[in-house]
Amino acid sequence: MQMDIQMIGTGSAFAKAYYNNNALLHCDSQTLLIDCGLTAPTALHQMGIPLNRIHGILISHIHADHIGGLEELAFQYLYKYKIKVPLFIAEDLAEPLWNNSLRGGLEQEDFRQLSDYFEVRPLAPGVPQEIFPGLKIELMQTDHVPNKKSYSMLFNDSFFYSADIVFSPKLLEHLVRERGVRTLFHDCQLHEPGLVHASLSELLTLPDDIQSRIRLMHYGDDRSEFEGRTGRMSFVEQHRIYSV
Ligand SMILES: Nc1ccn([C@@H]2O[C@@H]3COP(=O)(O)O[C@H]3[C@H]2O)c(=O)n1
Ligand SMILES: [Zn+2]
Ligand SMILES: [Zn+2]
Repeated sequence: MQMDIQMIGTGSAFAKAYYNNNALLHCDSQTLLIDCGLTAPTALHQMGIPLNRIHGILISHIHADHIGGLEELAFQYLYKYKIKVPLFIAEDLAEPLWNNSLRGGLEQEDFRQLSDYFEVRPLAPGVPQEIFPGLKIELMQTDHVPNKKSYSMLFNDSFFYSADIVFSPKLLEHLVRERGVRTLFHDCQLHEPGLVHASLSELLTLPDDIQSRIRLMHYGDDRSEFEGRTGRMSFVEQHRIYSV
């Protein structure tokens, strides 16, 4: 099954020259929005993509650069488009997404839960599930902020898309060597210390055959200073379409 991915933004949480690190995954005639940060409504608007061209939204974790645009999408789907779009999310994140983040803006008479706005589709981590015809997703719990749930994604056993994730060399080697993953889109903190992200210098310690499959995203505004300093890895370009 042909899959294409297009980042609507490739920036870190604090980037201003790039939109938040969110993506459109196109598979057959279906389009999945991966994360929906604060800048997602503007990014989609500037790309000329109306919200009714998105057939599902998948959330990796609860940080504003990944969920901050959901309130606007919820209101637009309710009042402008009058549709309910599937919202795919790890089963243990649905309740905190509503109670800790969205409820303040979205709760109103007759609209008191996430499922009043979205077709909520909880996903069990580690259990592959076909969410659209020909598109299988497996959520993988990965480390980000200590004691905060965050889920990376494996699509059709071949394409890994990291949530925000600390350097996890064993996982990356397992994915490539044992699970046959061909392409990895990986977040990258250009400057030390990575803290809650993998830093570029950490990623540069990976073997060449792993690096050559990695494309870097979620980077800061000074990315240009790091051109040519990313080993066998390359930067993902915002808006470019990649076959994966
Ligand atoms: N414990 C934390 C929590 C957050 N942060 C910074 O805040 C950003 C929130 O979005 P992010 O993309 O996860 O990146 C986080 C860190 O830059 C951080 O550096 N340490
Ligand atoms: Zn982030
Ligand atoms: Zn994060």
